[in-house]
Amino acid sequence: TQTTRPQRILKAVQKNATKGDPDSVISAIDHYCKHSEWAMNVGDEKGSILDSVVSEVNPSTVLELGTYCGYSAVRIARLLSPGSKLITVEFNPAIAAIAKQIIAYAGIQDKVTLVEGSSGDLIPKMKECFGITSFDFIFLDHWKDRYVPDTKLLEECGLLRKGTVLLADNVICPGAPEYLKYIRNNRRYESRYYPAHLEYTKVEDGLEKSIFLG
Ligand SMILES: Nc1ncnc2c1ncn2[C@@H]1O[C@H](/C=C/CNC(=O)c2cc([N+](=O)[O-])cc(O)c2O)[C@@H](O)[C@H]1O
Ligand SMILES: [Mg+2]
Repeated sequence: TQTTRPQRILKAVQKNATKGDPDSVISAIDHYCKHSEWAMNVGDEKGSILDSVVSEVNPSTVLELGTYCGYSAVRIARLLSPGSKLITVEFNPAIAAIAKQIIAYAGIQDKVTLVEGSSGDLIPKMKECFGITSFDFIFLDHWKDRYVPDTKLLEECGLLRKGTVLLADNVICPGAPEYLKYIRNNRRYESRYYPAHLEYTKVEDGLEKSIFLG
């Protein structure tokens, strides 16, 4: 019977990566998506920018919206200091099941809490469920039309603090025009665009980094 793309990505990790080695998991996924089939992981070029922003922020609490196969969860979690936590949100149970296995294969499951559900339902529960007062770093990579409503929800739920960094994938391709309009014209954010390319292609894309000013 036909496998799904996330299942094929997991198989590629189990075949080509070394258990407990997050860098080998990242390389195995990138190699598979470059040479076998494209998938919507942030990829190696934008992933390096993600790495540099995470390293600069050195966050204790991280929220990721849209886990997919866990590629960016592994990228982020491998850079976190001991005691830091990544909460990643994924509403598709079948995809979440794959992501959990890829995160575990990388050996960084102690730093990652994968929560199944939709961002709109889960963001208001972050404080009560996880004892989070605010997030230091947020990676937006879910449905692009959710970037604005979820950013507003994070504000309303008091989950942003002075200095919280938001990093949004795909602001050019597939594009998040409403998000760029919202965040760039908002005095409460200081934004900067990092040009790159859509994962595994030569198509223009980039990341928008925005610092909440309080
Ligand atoms: N509100 C929500 N709450 C929880 N989980 C949610 C969610 N909305 C979506 N998700 C999950 O996040 C992933 C979707 C990502 C959308 N990215 C994309 O559509 C995407 C597309 C291209 N592309 O087409 O080139 C390139 C990219 O880098 C992309 O991220 C899926 O696993 C989906 O189940
Ligand atoms: Mg993306």
